[in-house]
Amino acid sequence: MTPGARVAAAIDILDIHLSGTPAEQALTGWARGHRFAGSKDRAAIRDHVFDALRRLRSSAGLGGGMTGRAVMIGLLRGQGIDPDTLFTGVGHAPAVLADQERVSGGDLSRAARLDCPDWMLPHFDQSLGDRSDDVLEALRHRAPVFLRVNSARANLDQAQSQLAEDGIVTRPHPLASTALEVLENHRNINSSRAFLDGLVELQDAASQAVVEALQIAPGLRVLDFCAGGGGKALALAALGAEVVAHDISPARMKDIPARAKRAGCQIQIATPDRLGDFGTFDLVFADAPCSGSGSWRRAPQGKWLMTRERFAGLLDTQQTVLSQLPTQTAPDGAIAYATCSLLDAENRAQVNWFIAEQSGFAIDLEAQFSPLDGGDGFYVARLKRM
Ligand SMILES: C[S@@+](CC[C@H](N)C(=O)[O-])C[C@H]1O[C@@H](n2cnc3c(N)ncnc32)[C@H](O)[C@@H]1O
Repeated sequence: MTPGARVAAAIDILDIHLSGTPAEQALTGWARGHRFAGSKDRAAIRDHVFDALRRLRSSAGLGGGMTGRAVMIGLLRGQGIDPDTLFTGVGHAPAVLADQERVSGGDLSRAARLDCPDWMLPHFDQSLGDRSDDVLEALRHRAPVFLRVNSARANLDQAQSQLAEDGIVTRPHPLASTALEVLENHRNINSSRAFLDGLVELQDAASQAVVEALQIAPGLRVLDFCAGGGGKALALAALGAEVVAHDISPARMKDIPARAKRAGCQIQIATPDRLGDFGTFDLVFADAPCSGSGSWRRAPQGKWLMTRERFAGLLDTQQTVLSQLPTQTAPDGAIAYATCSLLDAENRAQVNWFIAEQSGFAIDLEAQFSPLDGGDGFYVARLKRM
């Protein structure tokens, strides 16, 4: 496909997405209907679509409307590319710009320029102060790809060598001692020997740093209360913790047994009705549902789907989760609360709420990571009984 034809495909996919279909589904549907498109075409089209979603508001502003075509025109303008070079009407490229499209766009508000919903901007400003613009700007760019080296299977050097045999070039990243940043050929990871043999897992570097911050001693009994697909549970188990994974939606944990087998570690699964059978834990870890504001580079749709009402609902859920943790915690145990959010309302404010509700707990460790550190935005606080 020509570069112009790829832009035309991205326009079609964006139109399907903007009429209500999730972006991944729109991409898959397009690929099914266009089997002639090679893997390089599909990857390039996917990049256009996700670049546009990260910058949806500014692109619509610069392109003159919230349609796939206007958004792609605006995206190119925002990237300093003249849309006329791709909107040629030749072959499968999009039609030449109309006069009206040439004059569209204009001054953008600060929130539009930073691709932030208006109501969300005060949350960023209050949480990040003078770093707010830089962090929001970082969220407009693609995220690096990170791997976690499974220390139960390999050290960093061994993992790097094995990955290099499949052409995957990496370098260690300072955010976590287990983190490798992928520099080349990240699309080969899932089929690489290192991945299939459990030497590495795809995991953001800040996500790894959160687990590392908890200073897990081998043999520690840990409950991963919001285990989801098990990313943190696997990282905890790799450090020698005895991990029990739990989630309000057990179906979300379905892949954990296979992932644990590949990693060569043991993770027990507790469904909500059986959690009582497992006793109490040295550490109860809750990676709570959140706005995902720290990972909007990877999942940019979340930024535009979030509303004040949904945000308020998430704050309630976080408090529900927090209030369930003490009964699972041993008398001399600790609670760890984490989110992939950059916003105080979901982080320190929730921890303060918990401390006020459940007297007897105090923060003994706290860390906040932002995309300016290299990985996603993440928060973690550990609370101990005083
Ligand atoms: C941020 S995700 C967890 C991601 C996971 N820890 C990982 O590293 O891959 C949050 C999870 O919390 C679960 N959850 C939501 N409300 C819950 C509740 N009240 N109790 C337990 N889990 C809950 C959701 O089903 C979701 O899987």
